[in-house]
Amino acid sequence: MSTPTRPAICGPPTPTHPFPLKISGPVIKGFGRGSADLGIPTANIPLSGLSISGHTDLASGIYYGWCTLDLRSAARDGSGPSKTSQDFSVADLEYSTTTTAAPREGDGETGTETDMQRIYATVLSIGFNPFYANSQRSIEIHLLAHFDADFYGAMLRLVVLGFIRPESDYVSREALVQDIREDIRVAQRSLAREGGEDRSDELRYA
Ligand SMILES: Cc1cc2nc3c(=O)[nH]c(=O)nc-3n(C[C@H](O)[C@H](O)[C@H](O)COP(=O)(O)O)c2cc1C
Ligand SMILES: Nc1ncnc2c1ncn2[C@@H]1O[C@H](COP(=O)(O)OP(=O)(O)O)[C@@H](O)[C@H]1O
Ligand SMILES: [Mg+2]
Repeated sequence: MSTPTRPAICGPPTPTHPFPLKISGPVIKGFGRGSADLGIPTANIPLSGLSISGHTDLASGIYYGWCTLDLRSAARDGSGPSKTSQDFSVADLEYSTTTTAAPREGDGETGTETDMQRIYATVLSIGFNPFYANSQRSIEIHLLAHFDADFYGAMLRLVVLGFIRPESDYVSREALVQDIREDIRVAQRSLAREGGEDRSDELRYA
Protein backbone atom coordinates (compact mmCIF):
# COMPACT_ATOMS: atom_id res chain seq x y z
CA MET A 1 0.00 0.00 0.00
CA SER A 2 1.10 3.56 -0.52
CA THR A 3 2.32 5.54 2.49
CA PRO A 4 -0.55 7.74 3.76
CA THR A 5 1.60 10.57 5.14
CA ARG A 6 5.11 11.20 3.95
CA PRO A 7 7.90 13.17 5.66
CA ALA A 8 8.93 16.19 3.59
CA ILE A 9 12.65 15.51 4.11
CA CYS A 10 14.49 12.26 4.80
CA GLY A 11 17.82 11.42 6.40
CA PRO A 12 19.92 13.53 8.76
CA PRO A 13 21.46 16.77 7.37
CA THR A 14 24.88 15.14 7.50
CA PRO A 15 24.92 11.59 6.10
CA THR A 16 25.51 8.87 8.67
CA HIS A 17 26.69 5.27 8.15
CA PRO A 18 26.41 3.59 5.65
CA PHE A 19 26.22 6.90 3.73
CA PRO A 20 27.80 8.35 1.68
CA LEU A 21 27.84 5.17 -0.34
CA LYS A 22 29.30 4.85 -3.83
CA ILE A 23 27.80 2.67 -6.54
CA SER A 24 28.63 2.72 -10.23
CA GLY A 25 27.98 0.83 -13.42
CA PRO A 26 27.04 1.14 -17.08
CA VAL A 27 23.41 1.96 -17.93
CA ILE A 28 21.76 -1.26 -19.05
CA LYS A 29 18.40 -2.35 -20.37
CA GLY A 30 15.58 -2.97 -17.87
CA PHE A 31 12.02 -4.09 -18.52
CA GLY A 32 11.17 -0.97 -20.52
CA ARG A 33 8.49 0.08 -18.03
CA GLY A 34 9.94 3.27 -16.58
CA SER A 35 9.18 5.53 -19.54
CA ALA A 36 6.54 3.49 -21.29
CA ASP A 37 4.40 2.40 -18.36
CA LEU A 38 5.07 5.07 -15.71
CA GLY A 39 6.35 8.10 -17.63
CA ILE A 40 9.36 8.17 -15.29
CA PRO A 41 12.51 6.78 -16.96
CA THR A 42 15.09 5.06 -14.79
CA ALA A 43 18.67 4.35 -15.78
CA ASN A 44 19.26 0.76 -14.62
CA ILE A 45 22.76 -0.35 -13.67
CA PRO A 46 23.95 -3.91 -12.94
CA LEU A 47 23.40 -5.30 -9.46
CA SER A 48 27.10 -6.11 -9.38
CA GLY A 49 27.61 -2.37 -8.70
CA LEU A 50 26.60 -3.11 -5.10
CA SER A 51 28.94 -6.06 -4.62
CA ILE A 52 31.88 -4.22 -6.15
CA SER A 53 31.45 -1.46 -3.58
CA GLY A 54 30.93 -4.03 -0.78
CA HIS A 55 27.28 -3.19 -0.12
CA THR A 56 25.50 -6.37 -1.16
CA ASP A 57 23.50 -6.27 2.07
CA LEU A 58 22.11 -2.78 1.47
CA ALA A 59 18.39 -2.77 2.30
CA SER A 60 15.99 -2.59 -0.61
CA GLY A 61 14.17 0.71 -0.83
CA ILE A 62 14.16 4.23 -2.23
CA TYR A 63 17.22 6.46 -1.77
CA TYR A 64 18.48 9.88 -2.86
CA GLY A 65 21.87 11.15 -3.93
CA TRP A 66 23.97 12.65 -6.69
CA CYS A 67 25.37 11.11 -9.85
CA THR A 68 27.52 11.80 -12.89
CA LEU A 69 27.21 10.34 -16.36
CA ASP A 70 30.14 9.53 -18.59
CA LEU A 71 28.52 9.61 -22.01
CA ARG A 72 31.67 8.59 -23.87
CA SER A 73 30.63 4.94 -23.69
CA ALA A 74 26.95 5.57 -24.51
CA ALA A 75 25.40 3.97 -27.60
CA ARG A 76 25.36 6.52 -30.43
CA ASP A 77 24.10 4.56 -33.39
CA GLY A 78 20.43 4.48 -32.52
CA SER A 79 20.66 0.73 -31.93
CA GLY A 80 19.40 1.20 -28.40
CA PRO A 81 20.33 -0.99 -25.45
CA SER A 82 22.38 -4.05 -26.23
CA LYS A 83 23.12 -5.63 -22.86
CA THR A 84 21.02 -6.72 -19.94
CA SER A 85 22.11 -7.16 -16.34
CA GLN A 86 22.81 -10.84 -16.94
CA ASP A 87 25.17 -10.05 -19.82
CA PHE A 88 27.52 -7.96 -17.68
CA SER A 89 30.44 -9.21 -15.62
CA VAL A 90 32.82 -7.50 -13.21
CA ALA A 91 35.34 -7.37 -16.07
CA ASP A 92 32.89 -5.29 -18.10
CA LEU A 93 32.57 -2.81 -15.27
CA GLU A 94 36.29 -2.48 -14.82
CA TYR A 95 36.69 -1.93 -18.53
CA SER A 96 33.91 0.63 -18.58
CA THR A 97 35.39 2.69 -15.79
CA THR A 98 38.68 3.00 -17.62
CA THR A 99 37.49 3.39 -21.20
CA THR A 100 38.85 6.53 -22.78
CA ALA A 101 36.92 6.56 -26.03
CA ALA A 102 36.65 10.20 -26.99
CA PRO A 103 33.28 11.73 -27.86
CA ARG A 104 32.69 11.72 -31.58
CA GLU A 105 32.69 14.99 -33.40
CA GLY A 106 29.32 16.29 -34.48
CA ASP A 107 27.46 14.64 -31.64
CA GLY A 108 26.12 17.94 -30.39
CA GLU A 109 25.59 18.01 -26.65
CA THR A 110 26.30 14.34 -26.17
CA GLY A 111 29.59 13.45 -24.53
CA THR A 112 31.00 16.93 -24.13
CA GLU A 113 33.39 17.80 -21.32
CA THR A 114 30.62 19.82 -19.71
CA ASP A 115 28.28 16.82 -19.67
CA MET A 116 30.86 14.68 -17.93
CA GLN A 117 31.42 17.23 -15.19
CA ARG A 118 27.76 17.77 -14.55
CA ILE A 119 26.33 16.43 -11.31
CA TYR A 120 22.70 15.37 -11.28
CA ALA A 121 20.34 15.15 -8.34
CA THR A 122 18.88 11.64 -8.31
CA VAL A 123 16.32 9.45 -6.67
CA LEU A 124 16.82 5.71 -6.94
CA SER A 125 15.12 2.43 -6.30
CA ILE A 126 16.93 -0.72 -5.21
CA GLY A 127 14.82 -3.85 -4.97
CA PHE A 128 12.32 -6.21 -6.50
CA ASN A 129 9.63 -3.71 -7.52
CA PRO A 130 6.78 -5.45 -5.69
CA PHE A 131 4.19 -3.82 -7.95
CA TYR A 132 5.71 -5.75 -10.87
CA ALA A 133 6.87 -8.73 -8.76
CA ASN A 134 10.34 -8.86 -10.34
CA SER A 135 12.25 -12.05 -9.56
CA GLN A 136 15.61 -10.24 -9.57
CA ARG A 137 16.77 -7.22 -7.60
CA SER A 138 17.51 -4.13 -9.68
CA ILE A 139 19.15 -0.75 -9.21
CA GLU A 140 17.38 2.05 -11.08
CA ILE A 141 18.25 5.70 -11.01
CA HIS A 142 15.94 8.54 -12.02
CA LEU A 143 17.97 11.66 -12.79
CA LEU A 144 16.20 14.90 -11.96
CA ALA A 145 16.92 16.40 -15.36
CA HIS A 146 15.51 16.21 -18.87
CA PHE A 147 17.35 14.29 -21.59
CA ASP A 148 16.45 14.41 -25.26
CA ALA A 149 17.86 10.93 -25.88
CA ASP A 150 18.54 7.67 -24.07
CA PHE A 151 22.05 7.09 -22.74
CA TYR A 152 22.34 3.30 -22.56
CA GLY A 153 25.98 2.27 -22.12
CA ALA A 154 26.98 5.49 -20.33
CA MET A 155 28.94 5.00 -17.09
CA LEU A 156 26.86 6.19 -14.16
CA ARG A 157 28.65 7.03 -10.90
CA LEU A 158 26.49 7.53 -7.89
CA VAL A 159 26.88 8.72 -4.33
CA VAL A 160 23.90 7.67 -2.24
CA LEU A 161 23.30 10.02 0.68
CA GLY A 162 20.13 8.86 2.36
CA PHE A 163 17.19 6.49 2.63
CA ILE A 164 13.67 7.65 1.80
CA ARG A 165 11.39 4.64 2.32
CA PRO A 166 11.05 0.89 1.80
CA GLU A 167 9.57 -0.43 -1.45
CA SER A 168 5.78 -0.81 -1.53
CA ASP A 169 3.12 -2.61 -3.49
CA TYR A 170 0.24 -0.52 -4.86
CA VAL A 171 -3.40 -0.88 -5.78
CA SER A 172 -2.80 0.89 -9.09
CA ARG A 173 -0.10 2.23 -11.39
CA GLU A 174 -1.34 5.75 -10.61
CA ALA A 175 -0.71 5.19 -6.89
CA LEU A 176 2.86 4.03 -7.65
CA VAL A 177 3.48 7.07 -9.86
CA GLN A 178 2.08 9.39 -7.18
CA ASP A 179 4.50 7.97 -4.60
CA ILE A 180 7.47 8.22 -7.02
CA ARG A 181 6.56 11.85 -7.71
CA GLU A 182 6.60 12.48 -3.95
CA ASP A 183 9.98 10.65 -3.72
CA ILE A 184 11.29 13.13 -6.29
CA ARG A 185 10.14 16.07 -4.17
CA VAL A 186 11.55 14.52 -0.99
CA ALA A 187 14.90 13.95 -2.75
CA GLN A 188 14.97 17.55 -4.00
CA ARG A 189 14.28 18.92 -0.53
CA SER A 190 16.70 16.53 1.19
CA LEU A 191 19.50 17.38 -1.24
CA ALA A 192 18.83 21.11 -1.00
CA ARG A 193 19.62 21.23 2.72
CA GLU A 194 22.67 23.03 3.90
CA GLY A 195 25.64 20.70 3.54
CA GLY A 196 23.90 18.47 1.01
CA GLU A 197 25.63 20.02 -1.95
CA ASP A 198 29.01 19.56 -0.29
CA ARG A 199 28.67 15.79 -0.63
CA SER A 200 28.70 16.08 -4.43
CA ASP A 201 32.48 16.35 -4.07
CA GLU A 202 32.41 12.64 -3.30
CA LEU A 203 31.64 12.05 -6.95
CA ARG A 204 34.99 13.34 -8.07
CA TYR A 205 36.53 9.91 -8.05
CA ALA A 206 37.94 7.82 -10.84
C1 LIG B 1 11.91 6.84 -6.89
C2 LIG B 1 11.38 5.50 -7.28
C3 LIG B 1 10.58 4.80 -6.39
C4 LIG B 1 10.07 3.56 -6.73
N1 LIG B 1 9.28 2.88 -5.84
C5 LIG B 1 8.76 1.68 -6.16
C6 LIG B 1 7.93 0.96 -5.24
O1 LIG B 1 7.69 1.38 -4.10
N2 LIG B 1 7.40 -0.22 -5.64
C7 LIG B 1 7.62 -0.75 -6.88
O2 LIG B 1 7.11 -1.80 -7.19
N3 LIG B 1 8.44 -0.10 -7.77
C8 LIG B 1 9.00 1.10 -7.44
N4 LIG B 1 9.82 1.76 -8.31
C9 LIG B 1 10.26 1.07 -9.49
C10 LIG B 1 9.35 1.20 -10.69
O3 LIG B 1 8.36 0.22 -10.63
C11 LIG B 1 10.31 1.00 -11.85
O4 LIG B 1 11.00 2.20 -12.03
C12 LIG B 1 9.69 0.53 -13.08
O5 LIG B 1 9.22 -0.79 -12.89
C13 LIG B 1 10.62 0.59 -14.28
O6 LIG B 1 11.46 -0.53 -14.36
P1 LIG B 1 12.45 -0.73 -15.58
O7 LIG B 1 13.57 0.25 -15.43
O8 LIG B 1 12.94 -2.15 -15.46
O9 LIG B 1 11.68 -0.50 -16.83
C14 LIG B 1 10.35 3.01 -8.00
C15 LIG B 1 11.17 3.72 -8.89
C16 LIG B 1 11.67 4.95 -8.54
C17 LIG B 1 12.55 5.70 -9.51
N1 LIG C 1 15.81 11.63 -16.42
C1 LIG C 1 16.20 10.38 -16.72
N2 LIG C 1 16.58 9.53 -15.73
C2 LIG C 1 16.98 8.28 -16.03
N3 LIG C 1 17.05 7.77 -17.28
C3 LIG C 1 16.67 8.57 -18.30
C4 LIG C 1 16.24 9.91 -18.06
N4 LIG C 1 15.95 10.47 -19.26
C5 LIG C 1 16.19 9.55 -20.20
N5 LIG C 1 16.63 8.39 -19.63
C6 LIG C 1 16.98 7.20 -20.42
O1 LIG C 1 15.80 6.39 -20.44
C7 LIG C 1 16.22 5.03 -20.45
C8 LIG C 1 15.00 4.14 -20.36
O2 LIG C 1 14.51 4.02 -19.07
P1 LIG C 1 13.32 3.01 -18.78
O3 LIG C 1 12.08 3.44 -19.49
O4 LIG C 1 13.31 2.83 -17.30
O5 LIG C 1 13.78 1.67 -19.53
P2 LIG C 1 14.65 0.45 -19.01
O6 LIG C 1 13.63 -0.56 -18.55
O7 LIG C 1 15.43 -0.03 -20.18
O8 LIG C 1 15.48 0.93 -17.87
C9 LIG C 1 17.33 5.03 -19.44
O9 LIG C 1 18.17 3.91 -19.49
C10 LIG C 1 18.10 6.29 -19.88
O10 LIG C 1 18.97 5.97 -20.95
MG1 LIG D 1 14.75 1.74 -16.08
